[in-house]
Order: sequence, then C-alpha cells, then structure tokens
Amino acid sequence: EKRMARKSESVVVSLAGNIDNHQGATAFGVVGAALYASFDKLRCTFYECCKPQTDWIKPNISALRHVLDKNLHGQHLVKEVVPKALKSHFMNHEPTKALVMSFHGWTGGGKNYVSKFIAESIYKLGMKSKYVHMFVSTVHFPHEDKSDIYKLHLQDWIRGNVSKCERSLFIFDEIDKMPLGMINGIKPFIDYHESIDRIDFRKSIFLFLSNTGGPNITQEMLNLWYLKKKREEVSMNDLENLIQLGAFNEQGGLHKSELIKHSLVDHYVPFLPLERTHIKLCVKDELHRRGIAPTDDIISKVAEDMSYYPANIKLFSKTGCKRVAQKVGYILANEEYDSIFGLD
Ligand SMILES: Nc1ncnc2c1ncn2[C@@H]1O[C@H](COP(=O)(O)OP(=O)(O)OP(=O)(O)O)[C@@H](O)[C@H]1O
Repeated sequence: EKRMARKSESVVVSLAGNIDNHQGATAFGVVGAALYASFDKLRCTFYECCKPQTDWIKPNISALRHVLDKNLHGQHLVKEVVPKALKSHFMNHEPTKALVMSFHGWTGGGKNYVSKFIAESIYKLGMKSKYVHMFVSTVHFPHEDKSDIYKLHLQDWIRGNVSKCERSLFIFDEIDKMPLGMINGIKPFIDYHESIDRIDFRKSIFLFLSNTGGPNITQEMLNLWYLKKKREEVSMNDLENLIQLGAFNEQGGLHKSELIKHSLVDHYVPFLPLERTHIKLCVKDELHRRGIAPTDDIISKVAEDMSYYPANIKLFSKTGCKRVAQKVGYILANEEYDSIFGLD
C-alpha cells in the first residue's frame, strides 16, 4: 500500500512538473514570438524587407506618372499604358496572374530608363532593391548551347526570390538575344496558377525589353508622318496591327514561345523613335545633370552631331537619346567652353 501511495505521489509530482514545463514552454514560446516579432519589426526599420506594412515596397503610381511626365520625352504611349497597367495590377489584391509587359523599340528610346522609374515607384531602394532582379541576355545567358542549364537556374532563381517576396520585379533586357526556348521556362510563373509548390507568383511583375519590332514601329511612324498625322495623335490602335502581325515577336526571345501561344503577355508597349526635338530635350537634361546652363549653341551642336533616319528627311535619331551624354561631354571638351569650367 505504502509503495502504491509513493508511486501515485510521484506520478502526481511528475504530472505537475509536466504541466509546469508545458506552461513554461508556452510562456517561453509566447515571449520568444513577441521578441522575434519586435526584432523583425526593428530589422525592417533599418533593413529592406518585404512586409506590406513597411514603406520598403510602396507602389506610388501618381509619382510614376509625374516622373515620366517630367523626364521621358516623346513616349506618350508609354506614359499612357505603363502607369495604368501597374495601377490595375496593384489595385487588385488577388491578381489572377503576374503582370507581364513587353517593351519594344529602337535603341535609346527609353526602355531601360522607364524600367528604372518603375522600380523606383515601387521600391524605396529602386533598382538597388533586393527584390528587383535584372537579367541581360548577353551577360547572363551568353551561350546558346547552355539554354537548358540556364533555364533551370533561372527557374530556381525566380522560385527562390518570389518565395522570399511575392512583390518581386524581374527585368529581362535584350530578351531577343536570349537562347531560343529558354523563355518557356518562365511560363509556369506567369501563368494563371494560384500557386506552385505553395508559392504564389501572381503578385510579381515581369518586364521584357527588346529591340524587336523597332524597325516596324519606325516604318509605321514614318508612314503616319507622311500622312501628316501628328505624333501625339498616334494611338495604340495605329500600332495594333503590328501586334496582330506578331512584329514584336519576330525573332529570338519571345519568338514562337509559349508565352505568345498562351497570350501571357499582358501589354505590348511600343517605344517610338525619337526625333530631333526630343534629342534637344535630352541634351538639356544632360546639361542640367552636369550643372551647366543649357545654351542653344551647345544644344544644336549636339543635335547636329547625331545620326538620323531616313537619309533624305533625317527624322528619327538612329540611337535615340543613348549617345547624347557622351556627345555633350565631347562637345564641352572644346576649348571654346573652357570658361564654363574656369579653365581659361
Ligand atoms: N524617351 C526618352 N526621354 C528622355 N531620355 C531618354 C529617353 N530615351 C532614352 N533616354 C536617355 O538615354 C539613356 C539610354 O536610354 P535607354 O537605355 O533607356 O534606352 P533603351 O531603349 O533601353 O536602349 P537599348 O534598346 O539599346 O537597350 C537613358 O538613360 C536616358 O538618359
């Protein structure tokens, strides 16, 4: 009897100990969670994080509109399409798919420039954000014969990054130079899936940049110019037939890709070839950037120094605004401008 009594006593003691342990563990867990939450909050104050209630990721479409109006010359269609597309993506808390925009146009028309503004309008750190990922085909995927390996790496990369932050931005520059078929590896992530391996890709954004369709856009703009249609009156409808004809997918990158077959590109955004007036505005911008008051003399010299197409009417700059900064530097190096720099 005594032994029984001792045993049951010890059972009671050990049970009580367990309950105590359990309560202790629970209390410890609660304190730990609270500590972790405040540590996490503190961490998010100083280091970029993906939490919605912080201001690291805070889409601001009015700011984007403003910055495009101020800085982007000659691209009224871009100003019309891009902010709207982003706004409708962000307004929807449960988008059905990732937002995919494909930018097309001649070199130097502002495709990278606009991508940068988009990143800055969403992420506090802009292009430097760890949630913005830029791929340049000729740099990241240079070998055609390695497309299978690249595809797997790219899929891992996208999966890994979206699992860390649903609001990730992926920019693919020179997509027309991406090894054939590689782009199909991205398809599952931008399709209408709720989630893949419990990762939701539908809040992410994909931008594809290429010169594909640039010559067709230029030709169409030239035709419209001959028809005396004002540039600012050219609408998306005027260029719609290029999309219908697949001119933006003529070669490389998106060509024959699953994205096209399944209509996964949401917006084709045409960048128009820039004219002399726009080049002059870019020269002004560059002078301002250098802290130099623009003069007609410098502006005309730089504009004259650019190459234009077609040869007879010299309407469009062959390199858009791309080489303006170098040309400005070169012209300012002439002795006659030494006084500006206090060198005379
Ligand atoms: N439409 C524009 N308005 C104002 N500045 C522009 C415009 N387009 C280009 N620029 C200027 O020229 C620079 C180069 O342009 P950007 O790299 O965006 O051209 P791109 O279209 O991406 O060319 P590519 O097809 O060769 O990659 C920009 O950083 C910007 O300073």
